[in-house]
Amino acid sequence: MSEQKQVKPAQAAGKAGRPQQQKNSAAPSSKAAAQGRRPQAGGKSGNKSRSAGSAGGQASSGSNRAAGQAGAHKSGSPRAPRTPRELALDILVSVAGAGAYSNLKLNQALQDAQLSRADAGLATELVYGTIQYQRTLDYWLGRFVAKGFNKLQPWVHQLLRMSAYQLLYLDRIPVHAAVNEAVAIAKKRGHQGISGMVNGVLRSMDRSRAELEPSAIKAGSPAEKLAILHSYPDWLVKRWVLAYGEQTAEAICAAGNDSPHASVRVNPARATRAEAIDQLAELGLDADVSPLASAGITIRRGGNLADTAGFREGLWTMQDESSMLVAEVVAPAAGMQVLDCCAAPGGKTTHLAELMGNKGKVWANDLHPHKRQLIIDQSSRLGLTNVEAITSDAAQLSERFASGSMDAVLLDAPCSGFGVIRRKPEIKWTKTAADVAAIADIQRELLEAVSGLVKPGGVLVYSTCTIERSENEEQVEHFLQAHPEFELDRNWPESILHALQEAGAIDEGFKGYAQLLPQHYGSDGFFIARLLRRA
Ligand SMILES: C[S@@+](CC[C@H](N)C(=O)[O-])C[C@H]1O[C@@H](n2cnc3c(N)ncnc32)[C@H](O)[C@@H]1O
Repeated sequence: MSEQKQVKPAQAAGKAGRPQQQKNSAAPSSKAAAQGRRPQAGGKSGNKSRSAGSAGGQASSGSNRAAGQAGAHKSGSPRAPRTPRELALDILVSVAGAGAYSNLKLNQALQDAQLSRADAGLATELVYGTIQYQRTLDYWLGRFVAKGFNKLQPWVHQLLRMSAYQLLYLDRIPVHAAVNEAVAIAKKRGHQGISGMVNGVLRSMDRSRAELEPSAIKAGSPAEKLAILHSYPDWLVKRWVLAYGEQTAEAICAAGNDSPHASVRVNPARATRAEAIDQLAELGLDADVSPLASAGITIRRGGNLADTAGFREGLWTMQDESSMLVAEVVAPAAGMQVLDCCAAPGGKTTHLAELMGNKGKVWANDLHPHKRQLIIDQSSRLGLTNVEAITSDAAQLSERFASGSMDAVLLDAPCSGFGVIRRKPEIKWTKTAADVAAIADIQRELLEAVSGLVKPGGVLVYSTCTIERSENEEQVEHFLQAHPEFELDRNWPESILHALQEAGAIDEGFKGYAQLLPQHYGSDGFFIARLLRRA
């Protein structure tokens, strides 16, 4: 049987594909393991999509070269890899070695390689799964790699991880296929000794799989055990245990390994949610109303949403459901002057503009000049003429706009991104505690700088896609201490309060800010605070 039949692409297989619960106890016991299936390559795009497609918001920064450059080809000259495993391996080497973004790299490589849909699905699965589970994979592989990983060439290490991922997490891939393909790649790129070692390690791992279970993990603390079991760095899990307690920290870890589902936001000027659902259903997509966002539609089984007439004609925008809450919390009225300080690629800008019925003005600012066009393109696709895209450091916006000139200011701040680990798993391995501290300093500076632009009686919304207290609650509390002219506002849309309560994200102690965790609705981890400038 061909591998394409073993690992079905998301569109065909729905929830099938990735760990249909473990033959093997080494795989994590999370919901992800039970139901996880990564989106088909090219399946979801736009805001922060972890899949490899390109569309609207996320549109390629384009500069990533094809995966053929990564890895060590015997010939020494780059060429397009032929199999999904070769392609995935090249991307893994490139992400680990050169710090490339997995989603951009994969997107570019898949475009270049022209794989079949099934093979593209397999390559996508291998890239995300291997990065996601690399610590757990290394923990078990360490038993069988006698010389340790440091002695291995990077591509051999990645090949072992990628193959171990298939053995331990992808039940639909026969062991012989995973091992034989790995050996073939090792022969092609290395020498007899390497392929023999790869064969030996993988076969030993397969024989010992019954021993690779959570109880066999030796860890010095509960946090370290969680970190090994769910594949995270110790320092991060320790922070989450401290901030949220052990149980919630484990749920965060498990949810971070889940595959995200797709979701779209309906443009009310072009369609009702029911009409959009009907159109998506006609395309064979499993679309349903979002339990979280009033304009949101979830798509559990989907194809390439960017390649639909509804997207091209501005009926919908790909956006995570948590992200959709932010503009709803801003709740701008038609005719207002609204400033979106960190706006690219324009997901929230366009939502604000839609909520304003295309009346008034949304100033959509971003630091990077090349991102301005993304905002313009999205606005134009959606028929929005009330957006003006500008380029500036948000810290300097007070040079452009008069103090107190805005009815509403949104600071969707750059952040550590720990709420979107499902989409960008390399975040786990690349961010450090020092990065969190540094980004918190920037957020503080930006919040300070843009708050003066809010008019008395106006609204300031601060949001991030992270779950770090120092970037979220502590940031807001610190700001309020220094700015008595602002106060938290609990006047949020009723539907959002209800959804947050249902999930346990807020309780009767709700003060005017909320932290949504990825396990609540299977959407991104997001923090939102609504502040009012006293009149
Ligand atoms: C979280 S993303 C914004 C996502 C966007 N709000 C959306 O919904 O599509 C943060 C953005 O902040 C921008 N950025 C980072 N530092 C900035 C600064 N000092 N001033 C303005 N923009 C900045 C980045 O280029 C990035 O596009």
